Amino acid sequence: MGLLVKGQWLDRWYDTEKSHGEFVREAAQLRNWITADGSAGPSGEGGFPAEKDRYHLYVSLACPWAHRTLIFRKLKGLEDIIGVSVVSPYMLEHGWTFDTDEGSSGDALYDSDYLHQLYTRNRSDYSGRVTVPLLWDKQRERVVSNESSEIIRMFNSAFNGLTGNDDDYYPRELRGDIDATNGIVYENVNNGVYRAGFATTQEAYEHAYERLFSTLEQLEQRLGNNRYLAGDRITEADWRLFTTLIRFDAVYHGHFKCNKQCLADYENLWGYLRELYQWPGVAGTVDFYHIKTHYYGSHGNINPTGVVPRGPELDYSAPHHRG
Ligand SMILES: N[C@@H](CCC(=O)N[C@@H](CS)C(=O)NCC(=O)O)C(=O)O
Repeated sequence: MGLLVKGQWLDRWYDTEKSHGEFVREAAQLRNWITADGSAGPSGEGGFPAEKDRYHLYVSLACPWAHRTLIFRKLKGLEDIIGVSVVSPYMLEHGWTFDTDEGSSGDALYDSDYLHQLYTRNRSDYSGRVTVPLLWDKQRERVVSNESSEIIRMFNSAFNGLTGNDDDYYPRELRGDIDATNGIVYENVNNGVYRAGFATTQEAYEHAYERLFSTLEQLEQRLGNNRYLAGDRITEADWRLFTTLIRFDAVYHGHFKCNKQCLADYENLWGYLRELYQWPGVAGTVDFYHIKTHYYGSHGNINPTGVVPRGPELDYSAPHHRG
């Protein structure tokens, strides 16, 4: 675990001293957009038109942020258009690393050893954390984006002309509701589990824990009345929640001390999670080996032995009885 400082890799854990023990996630820095015609998107520069076999996605199968992008690649029929490289589940002294062990692919483009080499290939004096997902332009040999929330928006619409897939997970009429839900879910759930797990004071941990479980209780109620978060139509907001819920009982409950109750103890959230898991194509994006190995095997300060728990034994394929 570490970061780049002016292009040099430093092996360093998150610094929570300045923030009273609280984990603060660094904002993504590389924010260009692929658009249908190559015009500039909401941030960054233009010059990234939607084309087949031009872009490559670097992911970890363990990472909930990268997982969103894999789900959108699948749902939007982009598998033949955008290639993928999968890093090792172990994120140790060199950060995200390439190997070809179980379920990892190596770097298909440059055969790099470490992900930080892609960041410095893009910019030799880069400073910042080296995160997945990373979307790469093979033609210009540079990064398009390292922000998952924006990569899924690109995937949602930019390639429609090439795929003929017009499924829309961010429909105009629901955007206000989706954005508001994303804000609450990001803060208290997606990032909330990390704020609990990476807290280095009791107070910071308890604060994150309370907000996480009060938000899950609100979502539980909402899903008693609505099939999906924004009503009767599945949207981006659901996929963004899904990638945290699917990891909850396997890692966040134990490893991140989010243990007020299991996700499977919530009637509506548990049925909803199974429905999303069973959505065509989605189960194939979930890899519990990478998920458990990464968290329990990479955070030596939280789990020094690196022993990975066997359980829980849950059946995500059981009938969900929703709808
Ligand atoms: N804002 C980014 C966050 C991505 C992120 O933090 N990914 C984690 C993996 S779950 C990572 O690569 N962390 C490495 C680090 O912080 O050094 C996004 O959503 O794309």
